Amino acid sequence: MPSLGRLHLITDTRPGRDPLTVLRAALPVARAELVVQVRVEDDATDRQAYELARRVVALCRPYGATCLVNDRLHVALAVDAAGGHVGADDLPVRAARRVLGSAAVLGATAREPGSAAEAVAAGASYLGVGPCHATTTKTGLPAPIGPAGVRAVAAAVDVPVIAIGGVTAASVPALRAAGAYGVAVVGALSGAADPARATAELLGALTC
Ligand SMILES: Cc1ncc(COP(=O)(O)OP(=O)(O)O)c(N)n1
Ligand SMILES: Cc1ncsc1CCOP(=O)(O)O
Ligand SMILES: [Mg+2]
Repeated sequence: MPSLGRLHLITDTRPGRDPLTVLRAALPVARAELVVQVRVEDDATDRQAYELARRVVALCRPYGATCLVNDRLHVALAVDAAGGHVGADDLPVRAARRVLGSAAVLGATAREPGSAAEAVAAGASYLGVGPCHATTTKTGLPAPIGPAGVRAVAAAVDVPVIAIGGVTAASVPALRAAGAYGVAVVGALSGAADPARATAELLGALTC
């Protein structure tokens, strides 16, 4: 299984956003520390997801960065991505593992120790844990769990914990201290005036 990067950039495909421009800025800075998760809106077609994922895989390859696909595992397979990420509304983790195969990277969403351990037992190779802090990027989320919630999950599993939800460079040290291996962000990069600089700041906070 490929080693996992610490900085996960989730594509922002909301209207008016330009995920590939953000990615082109982040890649030369983060290189193999970057994991790009292709996440499209629920009403996007499979063809749209496929075209975006195909471009992301091609952009990542020269830098040794990893591409994962959110939810749509058939798209992950079709573009030869390194793996995928599933949550409560997606394929169960064990089924996702069967689809992707034993060598793939498979992330699962968890917010408390019990379901986290179950996801790992079912085949998750990392966990996306959160929301850690308030976010406006996704609606309908439960209350933030904060660094203490991350700590509880990290103590219960032996796979990398990727903290997600309202993460900024300023919040990274507390999440790392709580046991997070890395972080996943949308707004911290997509909304940055200078995404290359924001990438460097996040990486600096992750690796110090
Ligand atoms: C790294 C990471 N963690 C959590 C999620 C959320 O996945 P999910 O709960 O399936 O919600 P959607 O992203 O599909 O709306 C994630 N995508 N990545
Ligand atoms: C997809 C997802 N799942 C939990 S929070 C979130 C969005 C995170 O976006 P941001 O980094 O802008 O808070
Ligand atoms: Mg999902």
